[in-house]
Amino acid sequence: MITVRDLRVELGGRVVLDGLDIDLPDDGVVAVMGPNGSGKTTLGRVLLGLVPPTSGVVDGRPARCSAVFQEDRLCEHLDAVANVRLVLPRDVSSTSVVTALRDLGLPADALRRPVRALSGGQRRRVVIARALLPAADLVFLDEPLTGIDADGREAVLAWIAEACRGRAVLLVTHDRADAERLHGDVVELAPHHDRRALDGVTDARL
Ligand SMILES: Nc1ncnc2c1ncn2[C@@H]1O[C@H](COP(=O)(O)OP(=O)(O)OP(=O)(O)O)[C@@H](O)[C@H]1O
Repeated sequence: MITVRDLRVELGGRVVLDGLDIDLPDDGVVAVMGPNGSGKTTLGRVLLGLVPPTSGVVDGRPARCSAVFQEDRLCEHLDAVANVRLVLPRDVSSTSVVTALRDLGLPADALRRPVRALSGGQRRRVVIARALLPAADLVFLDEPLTGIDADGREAVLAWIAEACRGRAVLLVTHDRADAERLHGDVVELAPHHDRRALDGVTDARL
């Protein structure tokens, strides 16, 4: 279990998260919802160890983590299979990567092209495979379905659901149906304008 207690994060002189308590089971999905700017990505970055808490406690964070960020962060000159293989042990075969990408709905002719030549939804499938094929114990999924078309959505969600089994998963989504599909416990973050600016300047003056 990863436990977050009384988490406060200040960034750029503003309070982004304050007094936040969350339990993230080792085998289960917690879906974080809330308006733009409410601190969902920041929470994920704290769990990944990329942002230090200003105060509060994060306990039980595993060493092996992976993520789907809002940005794809792919190696643009490498093809889809090579992008995923980069994060896997050498003895993992390309066949298993190809199978995963095909199951996610990537067309056969997209597997071996540089990812800079793929569409947004095709690239997103590569990003999802890259995050979930490695043996990570904590997975942060920040709006993973962005750009996936309506017809492909269920196949991608089914693949993610299967791949998430046995892991701690923090999902950021604006779609409650996605949270339910992944059996996520929903945590709602309050709107950012509820929070105080650190220097005492009111939000109305900023
Ligand atoms: N590096 C930073 N420096 C200063 N402020 C930051 C930084 N990163 C994020 N913020 C601020 O923290 C707040 C929360 O940002 P965050 O990206 O966590 O929100 P979010 O809930 O994920 O939003 P969205 O739904 O738009 O993705 C925002 O007001 C943002 O401007």
